[in-house]
Amino acid sequence: MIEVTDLTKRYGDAVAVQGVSFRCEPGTVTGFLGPNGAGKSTTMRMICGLTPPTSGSATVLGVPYRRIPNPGRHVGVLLDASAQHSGRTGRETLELTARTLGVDAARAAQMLQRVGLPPAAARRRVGGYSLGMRQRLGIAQALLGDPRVLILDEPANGLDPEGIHWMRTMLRDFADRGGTVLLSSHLLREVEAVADRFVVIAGGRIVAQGGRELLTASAATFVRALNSAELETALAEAGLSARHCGDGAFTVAADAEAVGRAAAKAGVVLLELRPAGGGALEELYLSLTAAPQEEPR
Ligand SMILES: Nc1ncnc2c1ncn2[C@@H]1O[C@H](COP(=O)(O)OP(=O)(O)OP(=O)(O)O)[C@@H](O)[C@H]1O
Repeated sequence: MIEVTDLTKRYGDAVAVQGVSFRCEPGTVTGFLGPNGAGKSTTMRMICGLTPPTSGSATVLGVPYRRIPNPGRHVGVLLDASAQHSGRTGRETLELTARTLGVDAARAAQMLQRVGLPPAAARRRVGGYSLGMRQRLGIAQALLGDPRVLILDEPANGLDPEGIHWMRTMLRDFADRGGTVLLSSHLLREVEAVADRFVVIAGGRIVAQGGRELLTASAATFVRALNSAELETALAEAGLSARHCGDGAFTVAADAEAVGRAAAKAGVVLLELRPAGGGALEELYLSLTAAPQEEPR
C-alpha cells in the first residue's frame, strides 16, 4: 500500500508538485501518467524519501519510506536506470545489492536471467549497456529483495516491444499475487494495457484519477460552430468546460444535449455536434500533451 497525502514540493518560487493525494492498493497496478515535467519523478522521489516535501506526507506499507528497516526487502524502487555504476558488470551490480539486502547471491543470477539479461550480458560492464539493458538491470535490482511494493519511474523507456511485453506480464503477475505497483509513464498507451488505476498529473497537480472506466466512459462532445468565439462564450456562460481542438472546434466535457442546448440558447449556428470518441482518459491526455502546460498556481 502506498498513501500520498497532500504532497507539495516547491523549488524557490517554482511549484513542482502541488497538493497531490492518491492511494495504491495491494493487488493493483497504478499508472502514474503525465507529460514531461508534470511532477511524476518529484512525487516518486518524495514517496521514497529522496526529496523532502515542502508539505504533505507519503507512506509505504503504512510508514514513511525512510522508517522502513532494510527497505529493499519490502519496496523495490527504480527511479533512474542511468544511475548505476558504469564500471561494474551487471552481475557485480546485482551481487553487491544482494549483499546489501542480505539476500542469497544465487538470487542475483536468477534475477538477471528473469529480466532477460543472460550470463554473457551480465558479464559486461554497465557502461556499455543500452538504456533498455539498464532498465532490465534496474528492474532486477528492484525485484531482488522480493518486495511487496514496486515503485518504477518510466521503466519502459528504452525497452524494445518484447521488453515492454515482458515487463507488463511481470507487473501484472506481481500485482495478481498481492503486490502493489506504482508505475510512471508519459505515454498512455504504455500503461493502459496493464494498469488497474490511473493517476494523471499535469503542471504539478492531479487532474484525474480513477479506474479502467476512464478508458471507455466518455461524456465528451465535439462541437464546431460558424462563429467559434460566439460558441466559446455560449459554452462558458453555460458553465461547460471546453478546449480548442483546432479549426474553430471544441471538445466539451459534457454530453451532446447539454452542448446543443447551450448553443441554441445563445443562437449559435452549429456545423458539427457529436460524441468526441475515444475514452475520457485519452481525450484528457491528448489535451494535456497537445497544449502548452499551464503554470501551477
Ligand atoms: N531539483 C530541482 N530543482 C528545481 N526544479 C526542479 C527540480 N526537480 C524538478 N524540478 C522541476 O519540477 C517540475 C517537475 O519535474 P519532474 O521531474 O518531477 O517531472 P516529470 O513528470 O518526472 O517529468 P519527466 O517525464 O520529464 O521526467 C519540472 O518543472 C522540473 O523542472
